[in-house]
Amino acid sequence: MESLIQVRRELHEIPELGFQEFKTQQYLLNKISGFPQRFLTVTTWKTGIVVKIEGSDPSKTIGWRADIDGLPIAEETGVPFSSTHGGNMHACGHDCHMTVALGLIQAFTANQPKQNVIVYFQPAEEGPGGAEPMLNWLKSERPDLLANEIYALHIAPEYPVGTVATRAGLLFANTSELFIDLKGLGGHAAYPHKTRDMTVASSNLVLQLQTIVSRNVNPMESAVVTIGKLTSGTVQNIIAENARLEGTIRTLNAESMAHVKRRIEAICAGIEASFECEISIDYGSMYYEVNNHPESAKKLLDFAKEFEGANAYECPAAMTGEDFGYFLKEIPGAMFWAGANCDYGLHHSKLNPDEELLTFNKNFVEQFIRTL
Ligand SMILES: CC(=O)N[C@@H](CCC[C@H](N)C(=O)O)C(=O)O
Repeated sequence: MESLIQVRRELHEIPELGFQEFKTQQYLLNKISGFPQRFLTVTTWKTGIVVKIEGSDPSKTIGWRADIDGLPIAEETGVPFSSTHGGNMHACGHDCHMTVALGLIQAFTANQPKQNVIVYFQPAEEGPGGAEPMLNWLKSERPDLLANEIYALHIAPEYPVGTVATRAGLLFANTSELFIDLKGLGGHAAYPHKTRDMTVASSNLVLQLQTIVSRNVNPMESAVVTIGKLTSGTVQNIIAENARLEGTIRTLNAESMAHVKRRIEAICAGIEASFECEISIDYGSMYYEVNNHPESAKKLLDFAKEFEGANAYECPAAMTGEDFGYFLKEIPGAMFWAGANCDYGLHHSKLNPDEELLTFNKNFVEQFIRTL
């Protein structure tokens, strides 16, 4: 295989959205077919891939998960290997996650590990969620491909390369997508009294939704209600008949999630009454929290403390979501933030991680897995 940097750049050029990762899957399969095949079994599931490497003297199977989808963001990094799929970008580091995973397979096929290792290339992490259906398929059809212990990383732009940041217990939030459709009555811009204007209704709704966290959630707990997209109307001199809000809810437990949803429904009922409109709410996909198993998180942090160039950091929980949480619901393990040293954050059109992270994390994870 060419260098990890080259691989990451080639993957960066072809970002695809959840469950449409056809070129990505083919790219990964081509690379995997170039490695020595003697310990390998390769299985595909939808646009995902499961790669098993037989251990030399296994007492267990260690899982490593990499997510493979991109985001609907128009790239603005200006790098020569920018996305060739206009409007889509690897703006959450999944190109790096895949590259580290390929590097691991290359290392383990060159030098067989003691334990069995299974690498899961999982589709659709950004949405609608690939982990839960992939696990359901594994449990029902391929229990032989289930690991006994599982790990994953996520790049963290705010930390220097070499940072291994994690914690025992809750690392990432519960999430729920949020889609709200409003229907009123459109008409001529000069006759507002004959219409029911959904631009005005939806604007009020956005503002009222922002009171949930400040007024309804216990200040000693945490929650996020973000509306990332608001669309309404068609042209400047027509009053909007329809509007749509798209957002996400984040909480640290299931009870808070239910409470936030009850408040969203009550506020929508109020908007329906006050603006004489009809509202429908769709919660889209939901992700279970990422809850690190204490022993696995400790193993990672202890290993990082001894690993040259690593900086072990016991970090606070974040409101990020990750469907890796479904793996951790079934299998003991942990996720960590891997420093990527970049001025722009995740989901930004200028995210440009420091590629030093690729070799560092490939080596770190390879050596960590060899200790298990
Ligand atoms: C690591 C990361 O950024 N994950 C995403 C997961 C999104 C889940 C879902 N589509 C939602 O928006 O609720 C994140 O936005 O945290």
